[in-house]
Amino acid sequence: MKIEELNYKKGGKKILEDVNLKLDSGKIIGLLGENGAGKTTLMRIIAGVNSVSEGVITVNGNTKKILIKENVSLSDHLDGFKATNKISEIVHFYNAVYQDFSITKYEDIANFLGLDMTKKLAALSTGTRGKLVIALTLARSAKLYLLDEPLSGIDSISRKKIISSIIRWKDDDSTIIISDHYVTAIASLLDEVVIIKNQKIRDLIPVEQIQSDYHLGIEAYYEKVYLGEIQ
Ligand SMILES: Nc1ncnc2c1ncn2[C@@H]1O[C@H](COP(=O)(O)OP(=O)(O)OP(=O)(O)O)[C@@H](O)[C@H]1O
Repeated sequence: MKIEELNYKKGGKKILEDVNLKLDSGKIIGLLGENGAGKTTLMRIIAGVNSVSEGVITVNGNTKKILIKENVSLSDHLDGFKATNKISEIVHFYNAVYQDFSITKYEDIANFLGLDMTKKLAALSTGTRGKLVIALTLARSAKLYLLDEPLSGIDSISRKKIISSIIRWKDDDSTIIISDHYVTAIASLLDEVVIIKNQKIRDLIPVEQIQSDYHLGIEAYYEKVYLGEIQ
């Protein structure tokens, strides 16, 4: 995945500036930044949901939006579905829309996470809904997975299950970008960290380098970057 010379504005406000980023395949990358830093916006741009007027996005060698969408699985918060929709209906919708969606893979992940096909969306707790989002997103066979705050509002036991499912169902050559405010919760997953600060990509750093050069955990490093204690 490559982003070149990206500038992005919304409603006249600069949201992302001079973004250049190249990620190797096979890695799990943590996308970190304070509220409103632009993490969701960047994921939506990479996935081809938000259009850009300045900049080029390349995923698996493709720059056309339609081809990028085939290669990218973006976690969807399911707001487009009705409260009365059953999980089974949502799964069938995904299966109809995405050629790379595997019902078998969905069922494996759903069984692991304890999801019940007959439940309606309205009956799901925040944690169960989060698990459904993960199962649907990972059941596609994409080159790049974008997981936007998959642990938001989810208790620690369910968080661990979700993290285990990400590790278990990740293909070796696919890349995952994961954003979350629970930095410590996702730390064990990460190979590299990208930090957005003041509309710019402040850092792309391997986790090993954070440990070897700064002798810090990811959260402490991230906080020091934000506080300006690491330049
Ligand atoms: N549709 C929109 N119209 C105008 N501004 C927007 C729109 N969507 C997002 N923004 C602005 O873009 C900036 C980045 O928002 P974004 O949701 O990408 O941040 P984030 O890092 O994901 O935040 P959070 O951690 O709170 O989810 C914010 O200042 C937000 O107000």
